[in-house]
Amino acid sequence: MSTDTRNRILIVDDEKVNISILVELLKDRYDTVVAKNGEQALRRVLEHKPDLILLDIVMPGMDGFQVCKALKRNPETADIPVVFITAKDSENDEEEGLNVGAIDYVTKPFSSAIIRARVHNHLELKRRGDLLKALSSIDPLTEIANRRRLDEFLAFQWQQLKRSGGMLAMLLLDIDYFKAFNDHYGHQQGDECLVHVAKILSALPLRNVDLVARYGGEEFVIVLTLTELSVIEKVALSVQQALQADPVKHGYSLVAPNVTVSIGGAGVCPSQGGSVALLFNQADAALYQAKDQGRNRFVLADFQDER
Ligand SMILES: Nc1nc2c(ncn2[C@@H]2O[C@H](COP(=O)(O)OP(=O)(O)OP(=O)(O)O)[C@@H](O)[C@H]2O)c(=O)[nH]1
Repeated sequence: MSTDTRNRILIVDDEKVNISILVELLKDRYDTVVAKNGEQALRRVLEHKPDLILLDIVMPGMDGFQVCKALKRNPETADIPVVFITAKDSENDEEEGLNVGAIDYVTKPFSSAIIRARVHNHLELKRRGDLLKALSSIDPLTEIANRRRLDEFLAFQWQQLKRSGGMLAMLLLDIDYFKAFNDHYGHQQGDECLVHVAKILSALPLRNVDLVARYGGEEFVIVLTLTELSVIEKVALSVQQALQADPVKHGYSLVAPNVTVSIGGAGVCPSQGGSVALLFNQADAALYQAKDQGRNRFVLADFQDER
C-alpha cells in the first residue's frame, strides 16, 4: 500500500482523453498516476506502488492482458488489484480479462458513480487483504517477523540470488540461560526480555533486503542478503554491544550479570548450489558450538569446508 493516507491509483490508457476523464473522476479522493502504454505502466507500478490499477486493453505495444499477466507473475506486484476499463465488450474478452487475474472488468461507456463505487470497494478489500497478510507475518509478542515470514523471505531471496549471484547469510541467536531467567523472574518478565531483544535487533542498521525474525521460543534470526563474510561478524558484534549498552539484569546466568546471546553465523552463495535448509544447518551447528564453547559468543561456520 502507498505510504500516504490517500490511496494511489494508476490509470493506464493510450488515449489522453480517457486518462483525463478518469483522473477528473478520482482525483478528489485519491492520488492518481498515469501511464500511456503497457511498458510504461510496468515501470510506474514499481516506482509508485499503486493500490489499484485501472487498465485499458487495446494499446500499442503490450496490450492490457499482457500487462496484467506480467503484474501477476511478479510477487512484488501480484497483489495489486487490476480493473480493466475497456471498449471490448464481448463475453470472451471479459472472460480472458478475469482469467489473466483482473479483479473486475468494466466496459465503456461507463457510469461515473459506478466506477467510483467499484474503486472504493476494491480498495477496501485490498486494505483488508494487506492487513491480514501483515498480521499473518508478525510475531504477536515481539511484533517482528515470524517464522512464516522468515520462510517466505528466505525462499524469495534464495531464488533472486540464485540468478544474480551473491551471498545469503544467516545469524541464529539464542538467549543464554533463558530457562533460568524464566524460572527466577517469571514468564511475564521473560516475555519482556524477548521484546527487549527483538527491539535491539530491529534497531540494527540493516537494509530492506535484510530481515530480523523470531524463529520461535528464545531464538531469533537475522538474514543478510548480498553480503560478505566480514559483515556477518560485524552484525553479530553490534548485537552483543547493543545488549551491553542497554542491559537486562540476569542474576542467574553463568556467563554474565546481564542477558547475553550466543550466535551462530553462516553464509552460502545460492548460485553455487546448496539450499536454505543447508544454510540453516550450518548456522545451527555454529550456534551449537558457540553454546558449547561457553556461550555469549559468536561462531561463524566454516564457509569453505561446510559447502
Ligand atoms: N517467557 C517466555 N519464555 C519462553 C518463550 N518461548 C520459550 N520460552 C522459554 O525459553 C526457555 C528455553 O530454555 P532452554 O532451551 O533450556 O535454553 P536456555 O535455558 O536458554 O539454555 P541455553 O540456551 O543452553 O543457554 C524455556 O524455559 C522456555 O519455556 C516465550 O514466548 N516466553
